[in-house]
Amino acid sequence: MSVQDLHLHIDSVSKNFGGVQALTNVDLKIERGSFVCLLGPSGCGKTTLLRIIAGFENVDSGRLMLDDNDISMMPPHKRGFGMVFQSLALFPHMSVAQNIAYGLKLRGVSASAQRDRVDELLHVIELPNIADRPVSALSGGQRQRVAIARALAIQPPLFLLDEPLSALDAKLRDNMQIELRQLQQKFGVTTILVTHDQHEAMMLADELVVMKNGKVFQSAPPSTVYQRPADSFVADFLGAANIVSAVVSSKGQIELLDRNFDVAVDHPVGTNINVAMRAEHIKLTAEDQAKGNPIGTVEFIRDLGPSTELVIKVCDERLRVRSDNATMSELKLSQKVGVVIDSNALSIFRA
Ligand SMILES: Nc1ncnc2c1ncn2[C@@H]1O[C@H](COP(=O)(O)OP(=O)(O)OP(=O)(O)O)[C@@H](O)[C@H]1O
Repeated sequence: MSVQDLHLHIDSVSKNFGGVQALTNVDLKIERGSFVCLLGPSGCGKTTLLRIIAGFENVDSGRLMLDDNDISMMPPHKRGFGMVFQSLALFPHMSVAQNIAYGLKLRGVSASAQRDRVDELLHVIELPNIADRPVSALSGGQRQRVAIARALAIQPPLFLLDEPLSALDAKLRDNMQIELRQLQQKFGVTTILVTHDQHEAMMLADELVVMKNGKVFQSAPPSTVYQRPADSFVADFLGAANIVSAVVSSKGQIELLDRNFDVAVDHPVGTNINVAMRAEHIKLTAEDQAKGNPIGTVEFIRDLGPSTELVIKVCDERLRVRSDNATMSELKLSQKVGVVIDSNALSIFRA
């Protein structure tokens, strides 16, 4: 990333709350105009990091650089970032237009300029005719869009969102993810969103930041995090990965499920390793067509409509397998199958 593209540098930030280490040396470089998702299990420090960026918490050590300015000690209102939280916090007694114009009014923007900006934003969020409606009369999705418009009315340098979609039902949430991404691209605003929903993070992010215990475990585009997870925690957290123990059996080979696989591996012969493999990277064959691949037993089958999810027991390991192959749904419990593993799609970590 060039110096001009670097928008926010979270520079070795640590935070402790009375003995609880919420963040340890978090270092992230956020590119201008990008959509960054902070993802991780409950208590990993996502909200603390977002609150530090917003200015609601101070850092214990490290600093925040916005372009060339150290904003670590700047109060939240001076940072002027746009924010949307789960509660949305729209003013229920005000109209849509009054809600959107709120930040502009506080900044002394003239009434006519406020009206123009509100009209412009209502067009962008594709709700041009609701300016005079009370927010209490809007649907969940409409409120969401109004909250986004309100946050972006002041043209903030950063747009911060904390689980903004988690109160919505599943279908509306899916739609809003697409809308949120499209709106962010229209505005071109650097955006940081906190979520514990890996699907949501994969849908939205240019850059996915996976956190655990106050530390960043991996920061990369979603496809990289999915295909090349930095360790077994990331592999497991992001989608249904099977983590199986194995050993480096010879140079360029690992012993996995009692078979040898050719894999590029740097660790010395004899090293115990963990191998992560995605459910969709395992194929099943009839037992008599296994061609030297491991044989397993079908323990669980669930037809999910477009795909089938199975659990196959192989050498004391239980592997989750997912396939859109229609014949998978014809398999029966306790049936023996050949288990074909795509060795190019394996991720390997020292145990
Ligand atoms: N004000 C506070 N005082 C004391 N401890 C806090 C405070 N805020 C956060 N913590 C602790 O810091 C850790 C990180 O919390 P944080 O809310 O940032 O996690 P999170 O990843 O956002 O979790 P969740 O997804 O559950 O919201 C937790 O152990 C939490 O209990």
